[in-house]
Amino acid sequence: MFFGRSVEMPRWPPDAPVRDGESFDFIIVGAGSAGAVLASRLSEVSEWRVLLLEAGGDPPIESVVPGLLGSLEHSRVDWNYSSVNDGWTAQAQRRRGRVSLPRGRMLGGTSSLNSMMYVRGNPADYNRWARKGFEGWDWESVFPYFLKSENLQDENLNNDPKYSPYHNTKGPMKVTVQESIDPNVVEKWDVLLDSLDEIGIKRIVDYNGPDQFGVSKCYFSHSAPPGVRSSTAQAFLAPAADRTNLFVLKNAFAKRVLIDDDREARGVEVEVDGEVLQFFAEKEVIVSAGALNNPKLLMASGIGPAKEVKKLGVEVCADLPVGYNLQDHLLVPIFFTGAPTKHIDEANYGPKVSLDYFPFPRLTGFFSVHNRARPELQLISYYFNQSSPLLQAAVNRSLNYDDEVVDSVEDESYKHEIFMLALVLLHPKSRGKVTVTSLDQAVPPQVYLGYLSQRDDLRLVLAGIDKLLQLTTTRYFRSVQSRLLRVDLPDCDNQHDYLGAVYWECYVRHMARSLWHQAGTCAMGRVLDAALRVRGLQRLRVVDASVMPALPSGNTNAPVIMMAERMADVIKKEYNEL
Ligand SMILES: Cc1cc2nc3c(=O)[nH]c(=O)nc-3n(C[C@H](O)[C@H](O)[C@H](O)COP(=O)(O)OP(=O)(O)OC[C@H]3O[C@@H](n4cnc5c(N)ncnc54)[C@H](O)[C@@H]3O)c2cc1C
Repeated sequence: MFFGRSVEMPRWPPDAPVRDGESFDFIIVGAGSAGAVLASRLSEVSEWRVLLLEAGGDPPIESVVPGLLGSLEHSRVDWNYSSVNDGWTAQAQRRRGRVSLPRGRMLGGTSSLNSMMYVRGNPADYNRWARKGFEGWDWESVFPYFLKSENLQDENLNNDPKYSPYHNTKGPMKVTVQESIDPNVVEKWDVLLDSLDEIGIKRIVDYNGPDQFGVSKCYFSHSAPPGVRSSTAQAFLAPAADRTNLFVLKNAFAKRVLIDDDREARGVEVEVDGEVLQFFAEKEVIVSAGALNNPKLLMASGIGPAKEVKKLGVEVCADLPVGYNLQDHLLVPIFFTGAPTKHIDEANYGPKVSLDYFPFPRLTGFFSVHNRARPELQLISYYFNQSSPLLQAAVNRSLNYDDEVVDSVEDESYKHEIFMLALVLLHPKSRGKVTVTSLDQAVPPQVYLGYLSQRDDLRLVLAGIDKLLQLTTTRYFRSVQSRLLRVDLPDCDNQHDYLGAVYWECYVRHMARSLWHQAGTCAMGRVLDAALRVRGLQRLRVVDASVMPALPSGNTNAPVIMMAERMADVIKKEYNEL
């Protein structure tokens, strides 16, 4: 029993009794969103022996119970990375300019730690990939793989002929719509959806359905109550725990891919409990260590920008731009005041929150300020009752703003409810970079996010803010005399006219931070071919968020899972197993 709720932990696969020097058909590095799916799908072929190497261990209860996710960041199951201060953006972060970049270090990887929003992106995103020459990644080809993993547990959508063709009820990954046990939250969701509709951001039902433009309640990758996170560990590995051809080695840090003189990947060198072991792959090595960790593993194997690889004391095997092209969805919130509200569940002396759901009441949706055919901006809106302790958790702990920002928002929250509207730039032109300074396991990569280095990105966020400011003219917001909450940003407040153009630019730069969707550091085209094989080498693929040539219009977990689902079939076909 946990907080009055019984929790059935999934039965994770046991640590495999593998021996140094042992051979397998496939070796997969990283049991994250991509790696766990690949391991599960490839081991469906009973003749194939599949070794899955993971630097972390089993997910803890905080990962399994949706309402507890707040304690995962900065814990032992987080790689605990952060960005390099560029002196220009993210200056209102608690560690000035350094954006916290959590990454899951456990079975399921970041799918075991993330915020569970289930978003596929826009068909146009994938059609653009295909138009760039990446065959097989157009919407028509990828849509069945989104469906393959999905198990939608929403009666309304499943029984509605308008939406049901866009969903599946038979896949392993459970998806549900967020509910709340607080009647005020339910009412305010409605109010906000109507208010956004009034300013032209449509109220819709399902952003993964026929039309992605508009805002709706949020869909999450966890089960209906009792809520259990559908990480890839829970959805894909736990059901495969008894397979005798799937070998999962936990707490195993892959140091390098072993590449022979014919430029063929032969195996992986791994550190387990301080001991260095080697495993060999008869067919392929697949790297799924994620956008921030892949560069170290590949450069240690001689794959990367020649100059940088040599600096690490490694012989160059393939001179490729690994680590470049880093893309991320940056987020900028603005806050509006609302009405005074009752907020405390007096019986329990706490906010009315169910552990079965993502804890922060949230809506999400997509829009374009330039009438484009695909969305330019995502809106993630949070609602907080007056004095809600969840506000502190969101603004301080999750978004990591400094004390001045947190205090100014919190002070207002003692007087009335707060609407936080976070804008997300979906298709940044700016690029960052991941640099590797040491091959030591304990030395983190240097992450240069490169936010807003292209002026167009700044302009688009400002245009989005302009649109959202119209909210104060809508019926509900007017009725409660809502106003934009003045966030305490001394750098901007002291130098510029409040709410003038220069002030807003300063605001956006300071408040910009990550929605945690780093991608593109081993992108198709630059580093890989369309079948995700490393250029110039044999028997080595990369499959995870790092391979995306450009970010999709939305959160990245479902797209990564789709990519792994599709690649499993591509590989099976190549070896005549499909
Ligand atoms: C806080 C947060 C919230 C997010 N919220 C959402 C959300 O709500 N919805 C959404 O769609 N997306 C969300 N995302 C993004 C999404 O979860 C990621 O894009 C996705 O999980 C990335 O998958 P991946 O396979 O590329 O990497 P990962 O899932 O990170 O997998 C990499 C795996 O490799 C392991 N590994 C790394 N290096 C080594 C090594 N050398 N040896 C062995 N193992 C290694 C890691 O431990 C990890 O298990 C969020 C991300 C974060 C950080």
